[in-house]
Amino acid sequence: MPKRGNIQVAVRLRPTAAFSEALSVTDAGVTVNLGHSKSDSSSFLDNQQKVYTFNFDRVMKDAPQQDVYESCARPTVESVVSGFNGTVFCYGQTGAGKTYTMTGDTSMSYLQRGVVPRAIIDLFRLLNERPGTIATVRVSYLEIYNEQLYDLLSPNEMTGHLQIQDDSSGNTVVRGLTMPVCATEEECMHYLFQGDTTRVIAEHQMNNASSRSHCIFTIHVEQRHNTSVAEKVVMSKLHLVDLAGSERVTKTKSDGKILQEANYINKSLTFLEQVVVALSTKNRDHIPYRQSKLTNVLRDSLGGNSKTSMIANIHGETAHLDETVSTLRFAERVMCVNNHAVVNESMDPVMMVKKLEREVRELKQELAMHDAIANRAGVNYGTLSDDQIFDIRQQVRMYMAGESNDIEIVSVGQIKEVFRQFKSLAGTVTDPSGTIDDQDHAQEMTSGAGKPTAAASRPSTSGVGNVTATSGFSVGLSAIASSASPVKMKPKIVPRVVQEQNKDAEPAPSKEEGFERFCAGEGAVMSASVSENKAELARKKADRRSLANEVNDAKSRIDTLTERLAECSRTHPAEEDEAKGIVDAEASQMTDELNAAKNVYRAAYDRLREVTAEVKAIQTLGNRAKAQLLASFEEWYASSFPNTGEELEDDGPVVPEEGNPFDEARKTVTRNTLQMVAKRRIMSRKREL
Ligand SMILES: Nc1ncnc2c1ncn2[C@@H]1O[C@H](COP(=O)(O)OP(=O)(O)OP(=O)(O)O)[C@@H](O)[C@H]1O
Repeated sequence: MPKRGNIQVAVRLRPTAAFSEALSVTDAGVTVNLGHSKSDSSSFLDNQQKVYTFNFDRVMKDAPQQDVYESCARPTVESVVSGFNGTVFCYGQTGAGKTYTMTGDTSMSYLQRGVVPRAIIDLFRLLNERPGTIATVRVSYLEIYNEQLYDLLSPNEMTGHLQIQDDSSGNTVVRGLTMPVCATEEECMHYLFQGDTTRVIAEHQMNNASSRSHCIFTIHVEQRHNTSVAEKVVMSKLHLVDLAGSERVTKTKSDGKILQEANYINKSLTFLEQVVVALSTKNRDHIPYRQSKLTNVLRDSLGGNSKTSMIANIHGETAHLDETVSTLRFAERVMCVNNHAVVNESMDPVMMVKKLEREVRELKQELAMHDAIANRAGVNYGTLSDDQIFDIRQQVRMYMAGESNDIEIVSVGQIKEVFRQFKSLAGTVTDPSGTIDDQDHAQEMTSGAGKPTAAASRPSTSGVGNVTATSGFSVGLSAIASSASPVKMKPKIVPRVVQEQNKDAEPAPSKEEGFERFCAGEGAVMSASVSENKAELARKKADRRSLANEVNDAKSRIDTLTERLAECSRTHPAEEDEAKGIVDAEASQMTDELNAAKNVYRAAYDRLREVTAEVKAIQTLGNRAKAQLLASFEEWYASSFPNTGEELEDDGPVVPEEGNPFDEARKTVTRNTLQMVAKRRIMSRKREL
């Protein structure tokens, strides 16, 4: 006999007044002995072997229902509550007491209830005793009759066309099986009784209430912590299986439909035996689960992820001794099967997404706070908009053309885009030195005024976006300097006061004069950018006009040709032409022209849409560049000529009341710019007067 597995096997003897003398239970209720008796005429014993001995985990003779549940099913129910899958199944010949064991006979007394109702009550009690856990219980009731799957809880007429499938985790599932949620044990009982009444019962010679099908009542349990954010979910299921009788066809004296049923039952039980034999045979790599619906559905229960317990029901009467031997042999085989049960814990994808979204939100808030502290405004850490990409492209272009020494960098996304733009522009713009080295540019970009610093040129172990212990959030090569100074590298406006510290103080120019001076000097790059933007906008607007004309021309051509074609078909009906075999060359040419006009229209229209979007983007950027130029000028003017009478009235720093400090900073810049523009207008009006 192969090594002992871990499926629990118990034998239950059906009570009888005519107990065979050949059958005895010994050894503290774990051994069944079968030997010769003078009165036995049974064929099961050969002359070679006098006594058969079978050892099990438990042998129950005259055991009350409560004891059977406690010893054979309760530990499995407890495992299911702990997150394991569990199976309790009854096997044995017809009339040996399988249904009595699983369902019970409550028509006589409540004490006669079987494993299933007791398991339901126990399961709900145990789940309710778990504080901090929310459990959802669903039930399903599947019947396998003549190798067809039937849904005993389906509100529709049973069709028998359910299919077995493997889900994404490799578990076997029955697609389309009804699985109602049960909030209480009463609801669960209700579904059990509903399924029982639907079950196929056929007249049978041996047992006129014999079940001619395999029935699997499954309780599916889903448990999670009772916090709304718990993403961990434990899913387990308890299969409670009442198999059809394992008697031989010959003995039942069946014919017709009953014979066909018996054949199916025998076949599926033979396959079950084959699976059990394969599982208990050493080094057997193929287990023939797919041979029958029963073994396929129960693949987890035998040799899989389940804590399984089997009750072998036997008759104690002499007439049934041969069937009893075959049941006991099968039960002994099952004892050698090894299952591999694990707690079925997984991550709820919906909850995971919610958790990650929450983390992203919090990190964004954190970044906004860092930006506010570092006095950076308007940084977008999300996906770059078309405007932003266009802006970066312009900056890279200016940098590569030598018109600017710096590129404004405020986020990792922007750095990536800068490199992308370098790559894309590398083929179109000729660098004065002839080559473009991304690494050099990266160093310049991250080092401030266009020259690599020692820190930036040092090899860095921290990558883009890494969080380091010493410097916090690192952005590529600038990691070492990043915590002290923000990565944003605006062209530096060095106040004239500082530049010319040792010179005599010069009288403050008017704002207009100052502005011109600023645009010619420190603000030259920004001013050039504004002018270039203006020129680019004019070019794009011209393109847009010409494309609009192209679209309109194509449209009128399409209209004319369509009208002419309609006219042509009115004057030469198609049937007539066909009948005469005349090919209308003119119509054919018009059709070609119409198609060509449509192609022109589509291409021009698509291009027009693109150019319109570009115009919009350039306008937005232009406005932004202007605002930036004015704000920088204001900053320069205030620091270069601190005692000027033209100082703009400042009503003090804006103290953010609530909300995003980031937005408040942006508002301050915008307000100062608007004030300056207003003041300039008033002054020019004064001069006119
Ligand atoms: N341990 C028992 N105590 C009292 N009555 C029992 C016991 N076992 C079985 N019976 C009775 O024996 C009869 C047949 O039992 P049961 O229907 O459970 O057999 P079965 O194995 O399910 O048969 P089938 O495979 O044909 O469905 C029933 O009337 C049942 O009440």
